[in-house]
Amino acid sequence: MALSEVNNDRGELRILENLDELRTDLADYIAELSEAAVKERGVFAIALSGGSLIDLMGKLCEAPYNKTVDWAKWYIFWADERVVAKNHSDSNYNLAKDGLLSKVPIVPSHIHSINDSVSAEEAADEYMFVIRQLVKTRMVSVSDISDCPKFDLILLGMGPDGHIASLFPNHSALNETDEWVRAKQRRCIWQLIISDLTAHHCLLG
Ligand SMILES: O=C(O)[C@H](O)[C@@H](O)[C@H](O)[C@H](O)COP(=O)(O)O
Repeated sequence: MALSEVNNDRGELRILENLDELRTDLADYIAELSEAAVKERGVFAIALSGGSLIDLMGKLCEAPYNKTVDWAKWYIFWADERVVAKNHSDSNYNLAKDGLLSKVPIVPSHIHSINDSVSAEEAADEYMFVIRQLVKTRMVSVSDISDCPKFDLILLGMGPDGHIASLFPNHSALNETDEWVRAKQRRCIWQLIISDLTAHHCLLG
């Protein structure tokens, strides 16, 4: 049970007593959003980041979630990725593969990881193209006010200095919103995290 809960028009803040409660609360939250998105649009488009997030999502691999979540309808994306090979220990894809994707029946072709065999700039452009195609076919929803993607959920961890998904406080990248995906600091990141185009952001800190 949440130690405290604050709801206002800027969102909701939940403070959980311990990591176990956070894991359960997070699994419930994701499962509910997944069910709602699948009911409404037939698919669930979720973006992951790195750090401790995948470990915190661990309960999804256990009962009841591993059986009740409609994994076949999940489409997986990354909000940021390091420019390393997919099997590298720094790869956010690798982290998610070991901790989640290999443990639940997600359709392999629904896993949209960032290309590790080209430069960060090329990978960012390619990723933006892939997302555009998925917006066209409505596997990823679209913003009500532009042709920008609107993911069902973006999950982000927050580093000790307040950074999320390679976006560091006061960094100039925060003012660049012309492209959805960018190469920065040897990482590919989504600028669209900055804007408010996502149905749900969940920030874990
Ligand atoms: O690739 C990365 O470095 C992550 O995507 C990064 O943005 C992470 O989410 C934060 O650093 C929080 O990390 P923790 O959850 O481990 O605090």
